[in-house]
Amino acid sequence: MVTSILPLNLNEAVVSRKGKRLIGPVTHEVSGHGITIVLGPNGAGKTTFLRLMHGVERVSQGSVNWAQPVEIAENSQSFVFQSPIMLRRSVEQNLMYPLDLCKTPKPEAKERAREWASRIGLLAKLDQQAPRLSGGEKQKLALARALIRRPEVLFLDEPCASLDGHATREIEKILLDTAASGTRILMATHDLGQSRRLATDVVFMLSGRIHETGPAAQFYATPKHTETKMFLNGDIVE
Ligand SMILES: Nc1ncnc2c1ncn2[C@@H]1O[C@H](COP(=O)(O)OP(=O)(O)OP(=O)(O)O)[C@@H](O)[C@H]1O
Repeated sequence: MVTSILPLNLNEAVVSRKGKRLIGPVTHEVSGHGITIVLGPNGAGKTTFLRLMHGVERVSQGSVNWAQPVEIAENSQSFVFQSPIMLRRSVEQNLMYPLDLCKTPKPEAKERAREWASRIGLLAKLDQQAPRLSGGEKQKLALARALIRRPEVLFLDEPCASLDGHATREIEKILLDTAASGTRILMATHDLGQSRRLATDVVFMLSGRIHETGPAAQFYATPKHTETKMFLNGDIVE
């Protein structure tokens, strides 16, 4: 049986840089299933919060702990950035790269690359150089590359920020299917519509702290705090 890396526990976690507190203190548990949407205005700390959970941002105080040792946790999670980073190689080689790193036999890696290329509508472009794809295609490829090793947890930072409606819909469908198949997703956005379409639960951030959190239906229907209500009404919250 594969042992889960969840829950992830943040206990009074703080991120500071040059004496300035960017995040925290934050106490939060990530467990269960589905999609957590990290919402909040610009500069609220969404990106830093995701990076902290993913382990690329060092905790200055407090702690961030997975249920498994960090070497195991690191190998069971992926991160998709707002601007996808493409290797200057073909679509197929981009997809195979994470599998090569964990020494997956080549025929199996090729097969899985084909499956994912088909799933994201890029089968006909397997041999094309990835940097020459459109923005939406690049983002789908980045997502497929993050998912090809079947991570237990997937982080995404505003993956649809510069995409049109069609590409956004395609990405959202992959995310919903991925969550339904058991991958736990945490995703930052300031797009309320996207949050309503995807969220199982919501973490609303303000000034580097979790201002309000809860199951999506409850969060939207009965927000507790004034700033949350303002944000949901489209007012400017800082
Ligand atoms: N490398 C850094 N050095 C110093 N301050 C930083 C650094 N990165 C981010 N910050 C600051 O930390 C705070 C949180 O930034 P962060 O990018 O996490 O917010 P965000 O909610 O993701 O914003 P946005 O929606 O604009 O991407 C901001 O005040 C930002 O200016």
